[in-house]
Amino acid sequence: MVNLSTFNSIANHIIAELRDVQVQKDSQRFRKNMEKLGGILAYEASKNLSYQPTEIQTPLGKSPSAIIDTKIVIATILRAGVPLYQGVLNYFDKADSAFVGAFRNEDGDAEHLTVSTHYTAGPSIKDKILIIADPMIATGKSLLSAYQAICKGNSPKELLILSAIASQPGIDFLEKHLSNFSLYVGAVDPQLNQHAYIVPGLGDAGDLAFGEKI
Ligand SMILES: O=P(O)(O)OC[C@H]1O[C@H](OP(=O)(O)OP(=O)(O)O)[C@H](O)[C@@H]1O
Ligand SMILES: O=c1cc[nH]c(=O)[nH]1
Repeated sequence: MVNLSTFNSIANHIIAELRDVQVQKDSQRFRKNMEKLGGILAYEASKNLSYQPTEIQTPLGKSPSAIIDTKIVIATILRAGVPLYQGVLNYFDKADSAFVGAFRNEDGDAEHLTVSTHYTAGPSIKDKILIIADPMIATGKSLLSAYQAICKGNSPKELLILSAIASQPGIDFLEKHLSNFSLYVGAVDPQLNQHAYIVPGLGDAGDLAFGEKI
């Protein structure tokens, strides 16, 4: 796991703004900060991908270079995931995309929370790197449902999960249900409240980016 909060960088400043109730009043700033964090997480993840050596012709000569050698699919969960996804896509701009519409039925605590996925659209992930960009991993159930909806019983070559804030119980849940993945996260928070929200977290990422849902 790469946890950005364990070392100094501008990412910590961005995460502090994302959490701040005063700064959160500006939804454009919230979306932009989430997009910036997506770029930083994408850059961190890019360090562990495999690259093919190549030679590039510049106007003045040939330069030994390296390019990513595997097809990437970036997936996100509507609607809260859109700004983080955009930040990841800005870096992996040749990737294909997959979208899942997921709804948390928030009548109970983390154990009883269920997730409905109504809409999935995306390419095959077979032999590809699948990046799932989801800003909040609370119970982890939305992410697992999205993964299953996207993969349709197949497995990607590699699974990378990029998230702004993950709860420790959510990470434990994913480790139990997904066999192999790499996690890149802005921060890890210790717990969930009785409505399965991350504490201290930042609140409802979808509402903060796009307005309170009814
Ligand atoms: O780990 P979980 O307990 O499943 O919760 C995490 C989910 O919550 C957020 O979406 P949210 O349901 O708030 O999305 P929305 O506001 O876009 O509907 C986030 O984008 C995750 O997909
Ligand atoms: O803390 C949480 C949990 C789910 N969804 C959010 O946006 N925040």
